[in-house]
Amino acid sequence: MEANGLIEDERSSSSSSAVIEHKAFARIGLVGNPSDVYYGRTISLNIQNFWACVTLQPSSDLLILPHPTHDLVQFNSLSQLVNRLENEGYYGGVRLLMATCKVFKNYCKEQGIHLHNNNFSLSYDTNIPRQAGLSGSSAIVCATFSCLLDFYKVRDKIPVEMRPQLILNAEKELGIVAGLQDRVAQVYGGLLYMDFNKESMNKHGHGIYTQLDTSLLPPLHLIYAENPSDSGKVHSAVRQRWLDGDKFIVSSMEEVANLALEGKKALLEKDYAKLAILMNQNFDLRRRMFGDAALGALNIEMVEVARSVGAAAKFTGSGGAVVAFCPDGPSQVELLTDACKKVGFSIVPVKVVPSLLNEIDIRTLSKSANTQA
Ligand SMILES: Nc1ncnc2c1ncn2[C@@H]1O[C@H](COP(=O)(O)OP(=O)(O)O)[C@@H](O)[C@H]1O
Ligand SMILES: O=C(O)[C@H]1O[C@H](OP(=O)(O)O)[C@H](O)[C@@H](O)[C@@H]1O
Ligand SMILES: [Mg+2]
Repeated sequence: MEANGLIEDERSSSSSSAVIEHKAFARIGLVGNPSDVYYGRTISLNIQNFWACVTLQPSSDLLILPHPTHDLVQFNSLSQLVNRLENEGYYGGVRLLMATCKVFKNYCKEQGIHLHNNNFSLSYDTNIPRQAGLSGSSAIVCATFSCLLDFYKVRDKIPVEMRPQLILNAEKELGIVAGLQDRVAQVYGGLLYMDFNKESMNKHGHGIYTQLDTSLLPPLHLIYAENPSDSGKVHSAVRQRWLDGDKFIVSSMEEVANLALEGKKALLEKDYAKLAILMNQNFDLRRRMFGDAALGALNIEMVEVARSVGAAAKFTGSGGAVVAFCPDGPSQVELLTDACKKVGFSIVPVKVVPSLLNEIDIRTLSKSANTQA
């Protein structure tokens, strides 16, 4: 999978050629996550550094093809099998492809959207570090969803703002606790401010999504480590406390949501000193709510290494990767790079994906759900 020409591939892949291929990119929660799971607000960006790719090929039977490494079922030994399960869990991407097909079919049925009866095979590949809080799971779902939109030629019938919820429903179907920010960033591309206020969510089934100019962003860095963690598991205890009305969780989540509101202002004003403060506050609030055991020692260390050189740092998602910002510029980036290398963390400069919406997608957008800043 080559990084060059990615965006062109993504835009041209909806042609009527027999094989349909779609990419969906990793995302970084910049400020406000995980309040997206709780009627909050977030600012997120879609990044070119990593992506999942799904291929749909017309076929006589409907086939979901397991990935040769991510859905491993053949092992050298019992120890290899156990080692694999202990490090990566039982599941690969097959269940995500299947759940996407189910959610897509049921939604079309509910909406009276006609689907032809031809069959297809689906396969996937991904270079998004596994379960690293970079939305590897929803990238697979999102790319699958895009393939189905084009195979059935219904892109014009499913509004863009509804798609993130459908993509989320595929993971809910599997019992994974997750929020909308990943899917919004992956459907729209670019940099987005998202407001998931209860009124809009209940009334329309989606939030209000504002595409921000990606040039507002300062240079950012992504730090990650081989350390898969199950985002569903990380979230479930806090989610339960929130559902139970736990005052500390409810008010902390509101505080996190407010950081995104302030973050939008800071970005629009290019007030990066403020942005750095907000990113740090975001992580500190997450740490207080989730506790160190749930966050994981290695994940906390990634933030601490970044902070040791004065960079602002927070999780991109539920854990596994960190987004860092060096307010002092290139010399601080150098210090950060050295500090990461010393402890074995990977670090790369963030490359933002521009908006991914094509003309058909844009025509489906409703004014109330989308604004331009
Ligand atoms: N790289 C991957 N390859 C295959 N399946 C994956 C991958 N990453 C995630 N999944 C699937 O998605 C589920 C949820 O992953 P999640 O913990 O949300 O990771 P992420 O932070 O990458 O979104 C996993 O249990 C697994 O079934
Ligand atoms: O905790 C978070 O910030 C996010 O966790 C999940 O993303 P993941 O990439 O799987 O860690 C979740 O889906 C998001 O909605 C949360 O904001
Ligand atoms: Mg996920």
